[in-house]
Amino acid sequence: MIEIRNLYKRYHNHHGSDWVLKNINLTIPPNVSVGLIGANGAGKSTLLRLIAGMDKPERGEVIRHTKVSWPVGLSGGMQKNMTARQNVKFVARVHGSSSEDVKRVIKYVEDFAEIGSAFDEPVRTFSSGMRSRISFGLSLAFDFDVYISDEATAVGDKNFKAKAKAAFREKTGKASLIMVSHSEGILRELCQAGIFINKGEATWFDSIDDAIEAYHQAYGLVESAQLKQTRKDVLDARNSFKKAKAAYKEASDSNREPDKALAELKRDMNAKLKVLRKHKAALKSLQEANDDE
Ligand SMILES: Nc1ncnc2c1ncn2[C@@H]1O[C@H](COP(=O)(O)OP(=O)(O)OP(=O)(O)O)[C@@H](O)[C@H]1O
Repeated sequence: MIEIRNLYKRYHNHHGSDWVLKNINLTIPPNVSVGLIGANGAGKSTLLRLIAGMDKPERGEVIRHTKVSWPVGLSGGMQKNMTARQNVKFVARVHGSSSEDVKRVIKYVEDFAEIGSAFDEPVRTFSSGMRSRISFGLSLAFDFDVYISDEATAVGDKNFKAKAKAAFREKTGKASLIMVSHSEGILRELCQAGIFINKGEATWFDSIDDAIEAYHQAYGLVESAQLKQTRKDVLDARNSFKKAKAAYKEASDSNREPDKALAELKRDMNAKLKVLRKHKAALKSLQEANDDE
């Protein structure tokens, strides 16, 4: 659990010194992944940095009852004249890992980054994408309860983006995420809850969909009719599939139905699953197209 109490933040070089965040009070429950939503300059990255402990508030406090990561993919601390392997080893040692664990971390990052022999070249020779691969892998190599991510899934090429998303998905159940992303598709995919930041205030929503909806309403953003319909199709198809699955499970558990009836129920369940997958794929491609705009 993370508690945010009476939190105020402003930057002193800020014109007029308005509060970026004022009197924020939130409790982020354990094992719930949360997306931060709001317009440009609303204060999403600021709140994320305060949660990660990388910045100090003017007033108030963030109480972490849990192990919180540094922002995933942050590459600022890398020594450019050292190789990726040396950098990773250094961070693992500073982190107090045993020599066995240092080896495990190096292997994890080398496998994750997939940059081949460049892993033993100085970091100064790396492209920004290669650097992101190393720092992203390095953050994930350690077991945190909560991973902090500020647009970490937005860097890199298509292949890396897919890898980054998959890595976050793989942590589901073991850890949670607090993330900023301008991709609503990614937020809906990876988060359950949302925090909408607007005019210095932060509002908690148990459902990420409701947080996105609040943002859209506040800014008069209208979702396309096609996207709305496809989202509804997915919901309907999911309900139909759940019902068909329950019917099949009940029939097969009770042993009362003849084989033929059972086979029919199974066919029905599989057909509904197929429809659900079709609608989900359509939604994913519409969301990706939307995020690219
Ligand atoms: N280091 C800083 N010094 C001065 N002002 C800052 C600093 N960092 C952020 N700000 C200001 O604080 C406000 C919030 O910035 P922040 O980066 O948290 O917004 P954001 O919601 O993450 O925006 P975006 O969606 O554009 O990334 C902005 O007005 C920004 O100019």
